[in-house]
Amino acid sequence: MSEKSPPEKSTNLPRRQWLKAAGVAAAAGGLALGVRQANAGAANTASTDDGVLDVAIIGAGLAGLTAARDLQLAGCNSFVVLEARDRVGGRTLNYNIEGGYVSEVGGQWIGPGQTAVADLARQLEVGTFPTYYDGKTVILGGDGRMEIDLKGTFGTDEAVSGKLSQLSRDVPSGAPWKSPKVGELDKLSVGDWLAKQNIKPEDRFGWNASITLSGGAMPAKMGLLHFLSMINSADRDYSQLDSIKHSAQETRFIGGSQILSIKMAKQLGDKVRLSTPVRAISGWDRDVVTLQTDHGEVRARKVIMAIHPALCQQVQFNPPLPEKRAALQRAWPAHSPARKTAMVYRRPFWRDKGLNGHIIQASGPVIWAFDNSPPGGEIGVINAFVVNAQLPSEQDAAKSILTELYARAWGHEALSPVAYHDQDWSRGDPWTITCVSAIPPGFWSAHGEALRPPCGNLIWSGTETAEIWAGYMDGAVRSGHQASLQVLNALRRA
Ligand SMILES: Cc1cc2nc3c(=O)[nH]c(=O)nc-3n(C[C@H](O)[C@H](O)[C@H](O)COP(=O)(O)OP(=O)(O)OC[C@H]3O[C@@H](n4cnc5c(N)ncnc54)[C@H](O)[C@@H]3O)c2cc1C
Repeated sequence: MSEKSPPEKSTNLPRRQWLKAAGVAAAAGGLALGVRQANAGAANTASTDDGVLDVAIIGAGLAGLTAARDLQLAGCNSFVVLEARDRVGGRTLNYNIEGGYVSEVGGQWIGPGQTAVADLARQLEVGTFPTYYDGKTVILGGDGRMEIDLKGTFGTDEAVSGKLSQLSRDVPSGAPWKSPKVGELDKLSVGDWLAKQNIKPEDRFGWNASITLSGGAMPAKMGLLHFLSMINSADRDYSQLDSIKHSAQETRFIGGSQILSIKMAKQLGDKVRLSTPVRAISGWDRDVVTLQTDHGEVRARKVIMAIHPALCQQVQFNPPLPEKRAALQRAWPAHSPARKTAMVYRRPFWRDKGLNGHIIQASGPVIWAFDNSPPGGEIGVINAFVVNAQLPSEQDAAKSILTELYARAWGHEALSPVAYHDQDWSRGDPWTITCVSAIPPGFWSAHGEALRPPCGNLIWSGTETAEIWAGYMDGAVRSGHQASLQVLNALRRA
């Protein structure tokens, strides 16, 4: 990785040669496998005889880096990754703890069906381990405290979740707006729908926690059609979305999820330019697109936009984007992102008491606290998703409120943490506008068709564009593969 912008290379090596080879691999449907063979016979560097790169990728999150890695594996070397931040990984971020341990304060879990990110991890030789959930969860409500063995679930009612799973069959994950029931389903929020399910008042907070964690917003703000498309991704089974066991929160990465991006960036070397936000894009409808960055201009034939749709709004386009695409970007919810905390203890002492380190709080700052210790439990780490408005932003005050709450749950040992990290994604920098997109009712009906079609030489990528597991790390990786294929095919035809 470099922070400076090296001049674009100008060579006369046979670009056509790798394009042809890569096209064969892409057509065979197995880019990651096929390109290794392509690479062997193809030239290592593509032609940029006019100072114009073949591809510029915006964003060094999982999507952008996966796309870049695929291009490199395909033998295409005429590309650059432009990243606004001074680090890679985007919405994945490791908090480094003394002793070489990490705890993730962004995206962290994967689960069944998330094969793209799992494959990537295998290729990068990143190991995985199971999320810890053995023992009882503590439920806190008012002054009350209860211990319950949820057996790796959130305890949501099986009859109601079964109905959601059933309804999701009619809502294609990658194109919810194509559901035959779009008119009926996209009118409602998940909250509207739940209100008709006779859920007991004492069970409502469990549903609120489950949906807020999976979808990024309270049920009242989440479109039913969108939520059903998420369940459709999870093999049309709500329990594969919201639980730990056999579900999307089942597995963690050794070394933390950001390690995937760090490893990819290392392989890409100085093709990744940090601290280089793209501010403006002009000529996207012409053969050569010009990108204005804080470190000068970059020109490229194709541009992969591997950033959140709402962040595309911060880029100035000349000419303006077609109205349908512009409207999608304007309307995309860009609410305050999540806040995730990590409290570090010498040991996971709660495990000795038969507790799993999980807390669900009925009303209060903690939505869900969970054991995020390293694989061997050498130290104890409790991470928590918290309600920003209910926890002071001042870190010492926040830490003190949380330790007292943890002491209520697990005893006085909780009052003596050795470290604390507080990651409020709405502060620090403007590059995370939302964590997972909570799409409101009506959005997909109005804007869905504008999600993926390229605009001129701009190819839309990033997890939000994935056909399955959109919003997840897996979706990001899938969207990166998809974008690199689109680019390789387009360049081949050019
Ligand atoms: C708190 C939290 C918890 C989550 N939990 C999970 C989880 O457990 N499991 C899971 O699968 N997913 C989870 N997610 C979601 C997951 O992290 C994301 O889906 C995934 O990382 C998105 O990858 P991406 O590459 O599409 O986008 P990003 O990671 O957002 O990457 C986009 C990159 O583009 C950069 N950028 C933006 N604008 C510009 C610009 N103009 N110029 C240059 N660069 C720009 C950004 O800085 C960023 O690095 C969570 C996210 C958060 C924040």
